[in-house]
Amino acid sequence: MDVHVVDHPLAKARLSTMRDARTDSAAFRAALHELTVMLVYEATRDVPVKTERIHTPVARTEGYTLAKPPLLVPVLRAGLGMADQAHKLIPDAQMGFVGLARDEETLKPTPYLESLPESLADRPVLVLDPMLATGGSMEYTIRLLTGRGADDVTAICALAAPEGLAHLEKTGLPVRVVTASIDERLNDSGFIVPGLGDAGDRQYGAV
Ligand SMILES: O=P(O)(O)OC[C@H]1O[C@H](OP(=O)(O)OP(=O)(O)O)[C@H](O)[C@@H]1O
Ligand SMILES: O=c1cc[nH]c(=O)[nH]1
Ligand SMILES: [Mg+2]
Repeated sequence: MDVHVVDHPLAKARLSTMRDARTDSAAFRAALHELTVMLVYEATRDVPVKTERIHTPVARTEGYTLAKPPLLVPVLRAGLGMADQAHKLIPDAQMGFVGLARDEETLKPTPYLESLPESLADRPVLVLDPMLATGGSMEYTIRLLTGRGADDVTAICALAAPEGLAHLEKTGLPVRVVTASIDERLNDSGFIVPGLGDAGDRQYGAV
């Protein structure tokens, strides 16, 4: 499985703000917005473009647009904090939504929302979720997408645990991961260590 760590000083700085327990919700959301721009920028580095002749005020030249704008899929709640920034970078993108809440005891995802186009054949998909912990939520989401024909899926995560990456790899699903950090491990409660806590609660408050 292709895992790309965006190891840039500006990404590390935003992630550190998110990790810091003193960061309040507004500052956490702002840092996640800025980090999302960097992660999506890197994730789309090699996407195909189409060219057309355009005129500048001075001369004719080549203009570029994305050949296949991706479907953006934030995983609610926490992924909602990445959706607008990704959409600003790729205004032509369509957006689908998946809502999952991890059961605190079993650590399995409980689905509560699914709003996706019927067919995803020949469409790249960017899944937006700041946290890849056990990998159960990402696996669930990717299975929804591949069930609709997707075979080009990129998971964009602020943080990933080695256990979650190993789990995703074992599934054999067609996914590539772009993240700002592979952290040390999961703790007994399934939280990423050192991590940043609960990414949904830190943005929107505890439920
Ligand atoms: O890899 P996993 O072990 O499945 O954990 C990762 C999931 O946990 C978080 O969501 P959570 O269930 O806390 O929901 P929330 O976004 O509403 O807080 C996170 O945003 C992922 O979706
Ligand atoms: O550390 C973790 C693990 C799962 N979900 C979170 O929001 N944080
Ligand atoms: Mg949560």
